[in-house]
Amino acid sequence: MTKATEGASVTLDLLKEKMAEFAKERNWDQFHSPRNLLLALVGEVGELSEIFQWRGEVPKGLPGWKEEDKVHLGEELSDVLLYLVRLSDICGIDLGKAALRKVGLNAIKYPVGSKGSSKETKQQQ
Ligand SMILES: Nc1ccn([C@H]2C[C@H](O)[C@@H](COP(=O)(O)OP(=O)(O)OP(=O)(O)O)O2)c(=O)n1
Repeated sequence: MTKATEGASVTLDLLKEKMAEFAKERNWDQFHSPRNLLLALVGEVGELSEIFQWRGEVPKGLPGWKEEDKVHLGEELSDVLLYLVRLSDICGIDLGKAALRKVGLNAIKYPVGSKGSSKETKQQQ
């Protein structure tokens, strides 16, 4: 298995490099502007939503789903991730670093055992 096919060792940096290479080889850098990438990302989120649309609540692990539907789900999740990684790169944002920082901020905002006052926390109680 090559580095790119080992799912467990995939990093955001590797995906960033793969997307940059993909765009460069096709001379598509010109199209990968922040706005275009954001719209492409939102479009892929729509495609992802379509998979869940009208199914009702879906149990964790997707029991009973056809293999082809799971493969399709993986593809749409990947499109969202890839455009997000590319958008971050084009904007000069270190996504891994930013996400880790945000995890830290979330922990401060929602301390363990606390009953926060935000809408989200109320819904989880
Ligand atoms: N200008 C483009 C076009 C595509 N891609 C890459 C990123 C996504 O991972 C994937 C998106 O390809 P499509 O637009 O063909 O979308 P789908 O794969 O979802 O196909 P479809 O919309 O036909 O289901 O290809 C890209 O980087 N830049």
